[in-house]
Amino acid sequence: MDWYIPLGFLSVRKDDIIPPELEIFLNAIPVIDSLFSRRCVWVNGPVIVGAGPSGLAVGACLREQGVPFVVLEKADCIASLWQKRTYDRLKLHLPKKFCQLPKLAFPEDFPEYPSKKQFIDYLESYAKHFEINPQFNECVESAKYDEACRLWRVKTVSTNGSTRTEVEYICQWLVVATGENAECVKPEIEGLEEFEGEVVHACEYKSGKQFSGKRVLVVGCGNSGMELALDLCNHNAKPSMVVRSSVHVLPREIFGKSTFELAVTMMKWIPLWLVDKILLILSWLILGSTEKYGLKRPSIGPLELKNREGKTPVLDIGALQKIRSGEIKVVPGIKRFSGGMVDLVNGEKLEIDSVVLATGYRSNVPYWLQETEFFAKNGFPKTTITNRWKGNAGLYAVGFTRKGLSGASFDATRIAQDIGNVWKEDLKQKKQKVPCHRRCISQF
Ligand SMILES: Cc1cc2nc3c(=O)[nH]c(=O)nc-3n(C[C@H](O)[C@H](O)[C@H](O)COP(=O)(O)OP(=O)(O)OC[C@H]3O[C@@H](n4cnc5c(N)ncnc54)[C@H](O)[C@@H]3O)c2cc1C
Ligand SMILES: NC(=O)C1=CN([C@@H]2O[C@H](COP(=O)(O)OP(=O)(O)OC[C@H]3O[C@@H](n4cnc5c(N)ncnc54)[C@H](OP(=O)(O)O)[C@@H]3O)[C@@H](O)[C@H]2O)C=CC1
Ligand SMILES: O=C(O)C(=O)Cc1c[nH]c2ccccc12
Repeated sequence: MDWYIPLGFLSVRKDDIIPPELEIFLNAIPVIDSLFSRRCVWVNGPVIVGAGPSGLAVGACLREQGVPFVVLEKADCIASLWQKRTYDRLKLHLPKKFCQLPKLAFPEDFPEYPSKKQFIDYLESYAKHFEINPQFNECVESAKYDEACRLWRVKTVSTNGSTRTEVEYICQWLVVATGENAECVKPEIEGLEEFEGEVVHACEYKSGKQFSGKRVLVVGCGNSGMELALDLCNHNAKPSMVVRSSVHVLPREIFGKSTFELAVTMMKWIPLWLVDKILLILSWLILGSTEKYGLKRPSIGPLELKNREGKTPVLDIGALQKIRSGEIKVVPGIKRFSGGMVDLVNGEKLEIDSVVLATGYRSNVPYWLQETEFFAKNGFPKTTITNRWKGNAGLYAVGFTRKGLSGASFDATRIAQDIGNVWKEDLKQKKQKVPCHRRCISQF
């Protein structure tokens, strides 16, 4: 039922003093709401949507600023991408110093590339340390800025067995932390629906164990496709990997130093195009030509491509060796699936048992955020905006600059500072005012 109290005309703001006659009406809201099982909750501080690394990082930085907040998370745990939608053998592929969140470093005994379990343990202790207690199982279904009362109205749905509860949160600031990987991309390919074998997306893949002895078509050759093909090999499956266009494969390390770190260091001194040239020369010296194995390189360099299109270069952790040895077969684009076969664009036909779609992810922001000035149609902040962490009217985005966890940490620090400044200014003014009336609606 889409029914709600039209708060708009009331113009209720965080620090407004509510006249007694209005308070009578407002106090009736929970009663009316309970009839329709919708609660209305005033949040003193920002609402953060998503309890992944980005949402937690903002929470931690806000804690330091003394700003209260509410985190809404649709899953039943923090970092659901890492806990529920990644494979067992996953490790961070950038060195740990680029992946830790603000204000709390990784434990000293962590290896250079922490495992998924170590990363999750760190995030759990991070949430505990900063006393971040998200509202779990609450999916944000819509968020809209109410011009009349100059507040955000965030509607969530939570289901507990057969009980469905709707809540509306009202707040001054909205922090979008739902991530670049919120939805799996499952392309429509002719015949795939009728394919007889198992079809899973990378986000459902846990281990190659269940594919042992099987011929598996891995669709996509990003970091997921490469690492899953390697995992399949390690479990005695027979993977073929679809490379429909091009890919930059870089060694994870160059002369024992992280390639990523080397790139970051070089970028401080020389232009991006030159860093790209150097990376490609060094990669060629270490890996040799990748083109002869069917891995054509894009015409633009790896970092420029990441910046322009968000396409992450592959940081090789062993798949290339398996490609060289023929254990991973590289195949071109798919024409169609038919029965237990796949027809490729070069006319070749392959018999396969299973398909793993390593075809990437997308943002889910367009499905729930009713806003078009800051966010583009693809669910990322518009690239024309200078500070891609700050929109209008108290809207913020964290973790959408395609710079991985270090980008999220950067955004989180800026966002908390920005909100903290307004918060402190408000507090100062409040101290000069008469005390507030009791809040009209449930308050966090
Ligand atoms: C397999 C994989 C490996 C990666 N490895 C690295 C790496 O090594 N280094 C690196 O820097 N980056 C890496 N990344 C990039 C990745 O983006 C970050 O690691 C990180 O998870 C991003 O954090 P986030 O909080 O922005 O998004 P997420 O981790 O996706 O968290 C978003 C949260 O929002 C919740 N949510 C979504 N929609 C709603 C809604 N409507 N209502 C309520 N809650 C919602 C989700 O359930 C989720 O818990 C990797 C990505 C993938 C897919
Ligand atoms: N160890 C780690 O830390 C890991 C990190 N990651 C990160 O997660 C993010 C997502 O990576 P990933 O899941 O690989 O997604 P990507 O978006 O990087 O790659 C998707 C791949 O799927 C291909 N593809 C998409 N649609 C089709 C289609 N219809 N037919 C054939 N091929 C198709 C794309 O080809 P095309 O280029 O032609 O569009 C591309 O090769 C990245 O940022 C990555 O770095 C992922 C795994 C491990
Ligand atoms: O792992 C990812 O998806 C990242 O986004 C991390 C990242 C940010 N910039 C990069 C450049 C090269 C390789 C990985 C990354």
